[in-house]
Amino acid sequence: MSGSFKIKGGKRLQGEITPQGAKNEALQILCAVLLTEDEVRINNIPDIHDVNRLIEILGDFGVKVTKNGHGDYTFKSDSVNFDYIKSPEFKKDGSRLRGSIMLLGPMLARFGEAYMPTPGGDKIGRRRLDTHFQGFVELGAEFHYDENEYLYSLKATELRGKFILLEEASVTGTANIVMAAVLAKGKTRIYNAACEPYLQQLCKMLNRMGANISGIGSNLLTIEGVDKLHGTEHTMLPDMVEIGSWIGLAAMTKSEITIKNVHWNELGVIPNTFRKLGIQLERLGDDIYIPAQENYKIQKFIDGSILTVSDAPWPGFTPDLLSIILVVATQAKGTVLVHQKMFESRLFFVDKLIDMGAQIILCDPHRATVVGLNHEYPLRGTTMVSPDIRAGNALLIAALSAEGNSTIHNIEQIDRGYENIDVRLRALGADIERI
Ligand SMILES: CC(=O)N[C@H]1[C@@H](OP(=O)(O)OP(=O)(O)OC[C@H]2O[C@@H](n3ccc(=O)[nH]c3=O)[C@H](O)[C@@H]2O)O[C@H](CO)[C@@H](O)[C@@H]1O
Ligand SMILES: C=C(OP(=O)(O)O)C(=O)O
Repeated sequence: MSGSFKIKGGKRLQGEITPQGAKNEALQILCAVLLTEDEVRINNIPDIHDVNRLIEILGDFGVKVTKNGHGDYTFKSDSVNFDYIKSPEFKKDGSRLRGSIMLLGPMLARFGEAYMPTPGGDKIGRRRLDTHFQGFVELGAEFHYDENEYLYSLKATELRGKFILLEEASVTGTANIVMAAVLAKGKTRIYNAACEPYLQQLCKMLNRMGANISGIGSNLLTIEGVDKLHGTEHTMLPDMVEIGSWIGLAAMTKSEITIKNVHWNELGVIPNTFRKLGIQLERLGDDIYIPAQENYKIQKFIDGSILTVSDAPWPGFTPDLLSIILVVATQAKGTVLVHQKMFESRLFFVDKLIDMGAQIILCDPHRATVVGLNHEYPLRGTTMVSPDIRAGNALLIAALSAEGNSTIHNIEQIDRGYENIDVRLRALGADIERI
């Protein structure tokens, strides 16, 4: 059962925090272990619900899973058990997270068949999977969707490379098609490919396993198929969504925080997007130092018009940080329009912020205008339910900055993506308790 957090807000925090390994990278990398019968050793795996569920699924599928230490696992997929994949248990397990969908590509490429229930993940609007299946079909797979059972199945005696123009730059869709194409016959080119750091990391790991992928980091990937992949080692990047969240936390609570070992060069526009809200942050080696700031002033565009922060496929701003931008803007000086282009149900949590005293106009499901309070009026503590993983963390940050006590229910939605968040926040001085 999902628990709750009790938070006493209004305290300044101080200290260092080290980001966990990236959740969305981990989900891709873990699926890729199915592509070889050799051992694959993976480091910096975050200890969070979604990732642990995927590791359990791999184990039930027959993959030998060895835990070497915290966040350090070895996987060996030399024999697998399709009875599990066709069982009611997998139907339940696979539908509990979004990332499980990326088992399809490796299963199809290596074993010629693949099955998957409708995956879970955040309820943040329509999350179609067409791009994934169009890609598999283009590579020569037969696709079937059982509408009664909500089950997807794929079969292929042989996958053949070709030019594929993706309908949209889907993150998990691109990962799936790449993992199918690495073992296909001949050359695949994927245009309008997503190129988030998660995908760059996946492609680099696959190349270390013997794949031949070029164009990494761009929206045109070229993959020369190979017969076999071998084992490798891989270390996850720090989670860029956590890093952005801790920048927001520092600003909202007027705290001096250093975020350690952030791999700055992989953060794209994230640091500058927070700077546009007026937040000072400095690069110190590979750390981000955020000084305690009494106020921060939102910039305007050059023509004097109101700043807009919107999401876009990489190298644009990740949609997973827009809820943090929104919450941080509530205490900035000035006005910003937050435009969530990708998902239609990710902004409804603003109701809770409005209850807490924030000045926000929800223009429509995709856009919210925030008029900052400039820290002149603190938010007020309240009771709330975490609607999704990122809105949950945004509400948690709001509660830490607010005057008085807050309770957040349904924190399973936060634990899905943030490792030991209460313990790590307490180490910075936060008054947060898990009940
Ligand atoms: C497990 C995982 O990695 N989840 C991430 C992944 O989800 P996921 O891979 O499911 O998201 P997709 O990239 O497929 O699509 C996101 C949404 O945006 C729409 N869309 C997508 C591409 C595009 O060019 N235009 C467009 O409108 C899609 O229809 C969909 O509604 O990527 C999302 C977008 O960065 C992130 O929010 C999720 O955290
Ligand atoms: C939406 C997210 O997760 P998922 O795709 O797993 O639902 C996220 O990580 O912000």
